[in-house]
Amino acid sequence: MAGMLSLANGDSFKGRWHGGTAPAHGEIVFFTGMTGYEEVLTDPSYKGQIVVFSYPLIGQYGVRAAHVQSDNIQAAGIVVAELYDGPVRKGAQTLAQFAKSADVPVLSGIDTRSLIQAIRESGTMQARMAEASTPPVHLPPATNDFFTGQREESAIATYGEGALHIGLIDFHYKSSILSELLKRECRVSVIPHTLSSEQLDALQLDGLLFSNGPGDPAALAQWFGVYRDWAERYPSFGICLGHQVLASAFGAKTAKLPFGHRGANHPVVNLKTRRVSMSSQNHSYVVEAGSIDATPLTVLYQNVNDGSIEGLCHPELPIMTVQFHPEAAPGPADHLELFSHFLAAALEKKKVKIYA
Ligand SMILES: NC(=O)CC[C@H](N)C(=O)O
Repeated sequence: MAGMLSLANGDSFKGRWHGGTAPAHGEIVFFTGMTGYEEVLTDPSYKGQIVVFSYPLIGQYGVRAAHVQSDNIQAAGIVVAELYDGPVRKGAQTLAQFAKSADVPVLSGIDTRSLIQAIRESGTMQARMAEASTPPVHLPPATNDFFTGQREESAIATYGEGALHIGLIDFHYKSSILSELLKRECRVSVIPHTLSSEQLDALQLDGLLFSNGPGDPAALAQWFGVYRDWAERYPSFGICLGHQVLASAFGAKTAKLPFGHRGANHPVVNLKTRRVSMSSQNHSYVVEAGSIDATPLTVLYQNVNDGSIEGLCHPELPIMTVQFHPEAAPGPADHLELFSHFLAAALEKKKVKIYA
């Protein structure tokens, strides 16, 4: 069956429609890693986005439960050049089966190189995927605010039995962040981001990890004062949205990149050690460099390609944030050690400078 991808800039691409009972609308973004589609599609930070994979063949190794980052596909739609639909390893589903069970449409046969060039030129924009026979519609603006609507207060779930009790502040966290903490023998409580300070303090936590998450960090502005207070009182680590939120809580500003960073080989440099390492990334927003001077924070990591801020630390308090994903999933494991640095700070439980 023929399918069509229509972009807000007027471009359209014809391909093969693999199901999905309804058209998908969303912001179109591209991911440049050669592997990792299982992790990408289930990463809640991709909520509502149409994801284009630059690697030309996707689905080769199926989908295994061990790799998924949440309980479902979070992306609104999947665009590939070629969808592998042959046999996969025992215990795995094919990507087509996985997408079908989540009712997420897949479009294949797309010239993803031209499509990605169009996104690079026009920036991330609204897009629609539909069966070719579906009449075109005006593309409504998609939401970038996943937090200010009605949100039910979820219960605090606790995992693991270790001596260190870490609060994972949940902005729609990736499961690999939780598993990195559990591997290091922590007890982890997943905390609704709307929790009151009294409830948080009652948990007697040793540290806070501010999670990744979808959309615009500015949607959380009403909580910034609360998060600053928490970060000043607990050893804190922020990842991606958590980094943006903590930076904002200390007075920094965020801006949207034209087409974001999404891939598994983004080089970052640690400005203290001058060490360059490869990072896994998935974000549209960045902390504006010019806004750091107004905060007590200092820049620890910088993106080698475009100079954007990749990480911050506090000169006196045990607070560290990274724009990239130290848990990888997918991508290089160069930054796993940052979890140990954070836990060392939580162990110390002293407000001392620990991030060298
Ligand atoms: N992975 C994330 O946490 C993404 C953060 C934010 N939603 C952005 O796009 O910049």
